[in-house]
Amino acid sequence: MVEFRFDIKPLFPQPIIKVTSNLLPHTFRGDRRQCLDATSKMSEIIDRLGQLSATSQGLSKPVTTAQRLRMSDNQTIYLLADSEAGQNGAVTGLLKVGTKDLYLFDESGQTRKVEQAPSILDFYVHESRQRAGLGKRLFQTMLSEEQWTPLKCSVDRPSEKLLGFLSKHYGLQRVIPQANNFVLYEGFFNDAASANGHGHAQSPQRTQNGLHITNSPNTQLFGATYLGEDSNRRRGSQQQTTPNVLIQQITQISPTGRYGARRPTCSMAEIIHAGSSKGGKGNGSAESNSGNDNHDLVEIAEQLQRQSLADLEANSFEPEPEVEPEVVPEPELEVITPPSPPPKSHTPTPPSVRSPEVAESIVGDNRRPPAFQLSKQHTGMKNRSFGVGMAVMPSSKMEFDQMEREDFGVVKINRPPGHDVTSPGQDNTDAMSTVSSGGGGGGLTDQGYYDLKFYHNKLW
Ligand SMILES: CC(=O)SCCNC(=O)CCNC(=O)[C@H](O)C(C)(C)COP(=O)(O)OP(=O)(O)OC[C@H]1O[C@@H](n2cnc3c(N)ncnc32)[C@H](O)[C@@H]1OP(=O)(O)O
Repeated sequence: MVEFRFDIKPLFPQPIIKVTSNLLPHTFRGDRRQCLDATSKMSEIIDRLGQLSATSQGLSKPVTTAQRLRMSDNQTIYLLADSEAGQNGAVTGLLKVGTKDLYLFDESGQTRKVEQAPSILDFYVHESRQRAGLGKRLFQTMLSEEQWTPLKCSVDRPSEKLLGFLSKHYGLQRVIPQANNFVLYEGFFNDAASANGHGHAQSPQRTQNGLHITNSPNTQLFGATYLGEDSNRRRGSQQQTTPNVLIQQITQISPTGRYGARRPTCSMAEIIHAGSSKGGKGNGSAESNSGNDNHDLVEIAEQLQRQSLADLEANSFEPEPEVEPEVVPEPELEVITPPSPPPKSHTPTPPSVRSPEVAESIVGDNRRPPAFQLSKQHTGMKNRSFGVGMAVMPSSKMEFDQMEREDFGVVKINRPPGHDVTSPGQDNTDAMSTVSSGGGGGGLTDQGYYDLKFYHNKLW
């Protein structure tokens, strides 16, 4: 029991009181002097119980302090006291709740922004009184005061004891994994909105009870991460299509605002594809997780998140390096035989114009000393795009790997309106890509790869 140097009974005319940011019991009546006295004592009670709760949970800092409550505008602390204990009575339990705006995953993996989600923030019953039903009493009072139902509560980093408590008293067991510390239970999203809410993630839609479905940063970064039991079962019969569905979910997002800015190529799809092609677990493949283990899916989500963040860092929209005028004269095309297979990993994007020496150094350390001089136009199997950001500039050139011949040989670029052909010699052959099979500098290399060159001159 938690006893104090002062008599707590005047503060607890009833066993359970509510305290909000004014640090006064909701039952308080008194003048200014009594008010100051009550807030001072209430602060001491809250700080003490908050500290005990933190210690009980092994936290280094208390979640609940009087100062925090004073600064909050949507938190309430319920305190349970035993007026009969000792001479001054004792406080035996604390329950802090509040509302939070949270980005949450629903059962199908869609991200939703839930405004003012009911949240259980801190809960403590003194060790000497635990497992005696006091926690249930405190919790029930809170539910009826707040008019919440247990299923609709999010729980901030619950302890094992609290998980047991919620399971025992309210039958809450099946959690919806989240990317944050909050725990939700299946049924949290059961409402009219979520019944028809799936697939609305692309267009924010406000619903009656404050839920709305968004293009959130979570969705941008994590994509779909959790498929509920039903979805998992469905997934089992759609093994071939699931990765595409996931990719579709990721790519169908039509971001707006600052999330609509140009984004670098995201490797989520690469992870999924790589994993599925290798078929091994641990490659981040949704396909490979045939056990339908939600934990594995969460791991995938985390991997995707890490990868996305790495991508964002690696492609931080830096401007292409300036082209140095002195190296603009380009070397003549020379036939190059690439000495090694194409690398599987990303190739760093070099500046759009480099001297042959520089280009040579890019090719890699694992190559034999080149018998021919490498030029930036000819890197053989090297899959490299020079100056992607400048690809539309008249002077830039692009190179591609062509592992096998596909059905294209000439790319025509139509003229925009107002740039009609005015002279007989002027036609769309200004811009073309060619795949030739020998001679003329482009074609099948001695490694069996097509060497595709893409030239274009000023068009209009
Ligand atoms: C968001 C958060 O606040 S997370 C932090 C939650 N708080 C803590 O972990 C602090 C330490 N624990 C406590 O203060 C209390 O155990 C509370 C608040 C979780 C529950 O209060 P109690 O008064 O014990 O609850 P009550 O008596 O109504 O219910 C008992 C049930 O809670 C769970 N529980 C309570 N104490 C324990 C315990 N020591 N070990 C395991 N489960 C426990 C059990 O399910 C138990 O049922 P059982 O006795 O049949 O196994």
